[in-house]
Amino acid sequence: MAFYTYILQLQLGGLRMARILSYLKPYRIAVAVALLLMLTELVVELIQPLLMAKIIDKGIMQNDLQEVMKWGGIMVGASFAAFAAGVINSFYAAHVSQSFGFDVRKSLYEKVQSFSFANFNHFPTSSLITRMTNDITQLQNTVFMSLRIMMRAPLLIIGGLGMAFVVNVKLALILSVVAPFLFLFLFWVMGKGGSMFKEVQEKLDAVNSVMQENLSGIRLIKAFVRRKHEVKRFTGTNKDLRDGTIKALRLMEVTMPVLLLIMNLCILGVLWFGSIQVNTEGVKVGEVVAIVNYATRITAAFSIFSWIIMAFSRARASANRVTEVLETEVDLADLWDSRKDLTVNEGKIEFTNVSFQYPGTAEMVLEDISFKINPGETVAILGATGAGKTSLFQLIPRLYDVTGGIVKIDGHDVRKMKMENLRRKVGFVPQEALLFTGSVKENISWGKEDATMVEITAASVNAQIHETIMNLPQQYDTRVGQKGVNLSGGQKQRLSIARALVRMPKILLLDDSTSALDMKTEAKLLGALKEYTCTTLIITQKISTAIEADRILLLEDGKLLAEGDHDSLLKTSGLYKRIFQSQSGEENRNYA
Ligand SMILES: Nc1ncnc2c1ncn2[C@@H]1O[C@H](COP(=O)(O)OP(=O)(O)OP(=O)(O)O)[C@@H](O)[C@H]1O
Repeated sequence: MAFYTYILQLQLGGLRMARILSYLKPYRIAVAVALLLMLTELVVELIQPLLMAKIIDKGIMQNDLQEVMKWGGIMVGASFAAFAAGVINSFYAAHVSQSFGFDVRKSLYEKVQSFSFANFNHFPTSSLITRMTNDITQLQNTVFMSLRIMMRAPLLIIGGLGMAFVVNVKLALILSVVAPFLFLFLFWVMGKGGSMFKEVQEKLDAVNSVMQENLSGIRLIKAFVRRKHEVKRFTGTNKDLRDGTIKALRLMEVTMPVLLLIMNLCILGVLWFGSIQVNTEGVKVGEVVAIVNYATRITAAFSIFSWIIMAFSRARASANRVTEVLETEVDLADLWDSRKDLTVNEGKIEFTNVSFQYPGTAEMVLEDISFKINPGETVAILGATGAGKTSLFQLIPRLYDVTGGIVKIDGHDVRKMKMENLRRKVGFVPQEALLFTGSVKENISWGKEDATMVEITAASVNAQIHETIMNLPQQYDTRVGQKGVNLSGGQKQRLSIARALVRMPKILLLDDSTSALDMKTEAKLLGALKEYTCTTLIITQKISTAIEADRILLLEDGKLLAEGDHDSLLKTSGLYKRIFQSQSGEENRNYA
């Protein structure tokens, strides 16, 4: 097993691969059995020409049928043993490679689940999908192939050379001069192929990325009649992938003919010298036949080896891409002290001189923000688009860490709280209502796994979606299509509010989540929220929503411009007054 992983490591490019190969550890017994069976096949393959030489020299040349039968019988028996070993080996190789793939995929998935938003910025979704599917499949295939034939091919070459020496030293020398050069040539090809296949996988990422954007934006593409443009964009990346793959394969394709040419010249040499030796030095014909047979088998082994090299070049690129994800440090590490199991009990929020910029960007999106929100208070955050409202929200459940200052919940720095404890008590309704494939009930109970039907119904009633659900064909069991395609924007918003309410949060964050609701439904919803003993923050661009809140925070260009209730802001903030006037004017016009 250790030898096997060592060989694989060498092939896959050094110790860095140890991490990926450690996934084979639980299957070491199966790996050992597979290797043993592979060696059985190899031994049979190596003694076949020797047996053939015996049949010729001891049987056919001496006209002794009994000898032919004896050696022929041994040959058939050995072939059956090799056949059985091959079948069982395939079974073990499939079991090990599939289990290995399953484990790596699981680890990768778990790692990605722990990623912060900043980590996601580094790895685009499409690239993560390629890594989790195509790259792991490449590795899986390589493990399978390596258990079936990887060691067989090089061992067959070395063993074949050894056996040739046993048969006839002079003729074997011809083979042994050529073989090392071919080995070196193949390792050179592997080195070159590795970087080419890395590019191929990156091009595959690009194809997946365009396809993903395309499929999720298909309605928009149709509405804007952008089909031709999108087809052109896709064709461009697809062509890149094709050209890159052809370039990489071309290197591999010339490898095989070069190998065959050299080996065939070698066989010609053996035949030529062999015929001279038969005539002058009394070498037996069977010996020459055996050497030619070994040379043919070595040639076949070299051809297989060149294919293996190609697969390894590809797998090496994939292994690097997979380990890159596995070795990524999650930058939102838990700093909590396990002795102090801090959690959210009241829902008091406190920002002190908070500034924030997105990782990897230069611009501050929040600057020196300070405010306090008492438990149970409802606060509206009002501001123009791009003012930093969503960014501010994301700091509360610690989706990002502050750049400066401190965010406290119930008096504790969020960075010192166990992330899970913090997020469990926060109901977050994002700007874009995202639903999952499944029933309405499942989508709501996604917020609380063990939610009872009573809790689900209560959350739906308060989110003003219960009546709508009851009018659906199978009520709570109605299936929601992918991303909620069969629901209206407002229905999706209310379902995601119900999903947040069902967990009875201590802090409720609504990010423009009522934008698609009419004023009457919105007023009812805001009224129902008063039933909950939680601190509620509502991002909105509508004054009518803000008026309902206990307090309003007015944000502009990442700064907290003013704070107070509707009446006081009308007196103290010129901007607030202007927004109010413009919106009430609009509403008057709309409702005139
Ligand atoms: N992931 C991100 N990476 C880098 N910059 C970002 C990211 N998300 C938002 N920004 C930038 O941060 C600034 C504030 O964005 P934010 O989404 O907080 O505004 P907002 O007030 O919620 O706007 P809207 O009302 O349109 O949702 C914007 O200038 C935006 O370009």
